[in-house]
Amino acid sequence: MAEIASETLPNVTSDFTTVKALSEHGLTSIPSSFVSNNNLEDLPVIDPPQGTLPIIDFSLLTSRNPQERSKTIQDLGKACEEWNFFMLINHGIPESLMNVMMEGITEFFNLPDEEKKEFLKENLYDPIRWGSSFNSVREEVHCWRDFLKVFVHPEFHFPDKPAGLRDAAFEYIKHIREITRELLRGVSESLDLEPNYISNAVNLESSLQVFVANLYPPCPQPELAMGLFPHTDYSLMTLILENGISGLDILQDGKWIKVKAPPNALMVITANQLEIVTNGKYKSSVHRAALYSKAKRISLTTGNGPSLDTVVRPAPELVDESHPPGYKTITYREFFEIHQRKGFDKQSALDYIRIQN
Ligand SMILES: O=C(O)CCC(=O)C(=O)O
Ligand SMILES: [Fe+2]
Repeated sequence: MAEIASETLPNVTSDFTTVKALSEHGLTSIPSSFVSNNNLEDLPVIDPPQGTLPIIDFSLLTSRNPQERSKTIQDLGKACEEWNFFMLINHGIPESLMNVMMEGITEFFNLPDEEKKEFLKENLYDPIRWGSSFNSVREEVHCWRDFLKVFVHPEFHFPDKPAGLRDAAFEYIKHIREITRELLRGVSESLDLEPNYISNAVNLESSLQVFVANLYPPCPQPELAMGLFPHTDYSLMTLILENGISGLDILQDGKWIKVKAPPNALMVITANQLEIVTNGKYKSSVHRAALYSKAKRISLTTGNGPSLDTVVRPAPELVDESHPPGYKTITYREFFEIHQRKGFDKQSALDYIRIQN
């Protein structure tokens, strides 16, 4: 964010400015440090007709009717294998709770920077971090995004302002954990594994659950910058809720597919640890976040992972002579650290542990 004289912008510290502040500053062009140089950005963008992207009805996944359930499990497996993505409806999170979360997070980002400064932290394991881009100090090109990143499980943390947000977040992430457990049951069954196979293998009881609120303020040149550059997520599955403004693009067969989720649906992304456990059958989604010139987008994402001490490995049932193990085994903690340090130079920390067969 070098080109703008620091004294003209509201600064938290001498070398930190939020994208929100930049956006509110009324720039007509973006600083060159935000111009995306990722070659995946040049791929064609498709706005698919309604009904193209898979939708999973959570109430059918938990249905007592065995036929409904088994059909939904089949659809779930197909969505994970072919799209690395699906939209989840009827997931049971009360609409009022989703609204309180969205309003509370909006208010958090609107707090004076002085009040958020205590969360301006650099350490990976600081449980509450507020900041800009991905690693605004170390990276060369910045994402047009501010974030709040919180470790919410196995130990619950959350900012205690604005009032009421912490309690709502506790309820919200509990719902997300229960939904994730049920989705993992379905995913296990779709692979002919016993229902609790994946949850047990990754010690989901002490799962590392990381909540990230992304704020993508209006951008004067949305076609040049990115809210988040193309990447994969490090957990098992990421569940995303947005503020009614779409902006998630998923990469499919060399094209960016724009996601338009039904109101209140969760968008679900299959991530690195699921790819490892399934020995590459369900790959990690490559995705990015697009921007608008006028609209402000907020997404609430929760990455649901193994416990930090779990050594994640391909399920032996999915390994045979024609499917040898595709990934070296390391702890989730080691993986998490690689992911956090690599930035966007590689799409995935998986590149460090993939075995070339
Ligand atoms: O904002 C979105 O829809 C995507 C967010 C995302 O990819 C992430 O937080 O990892
Ligand atoms: Fe992501």
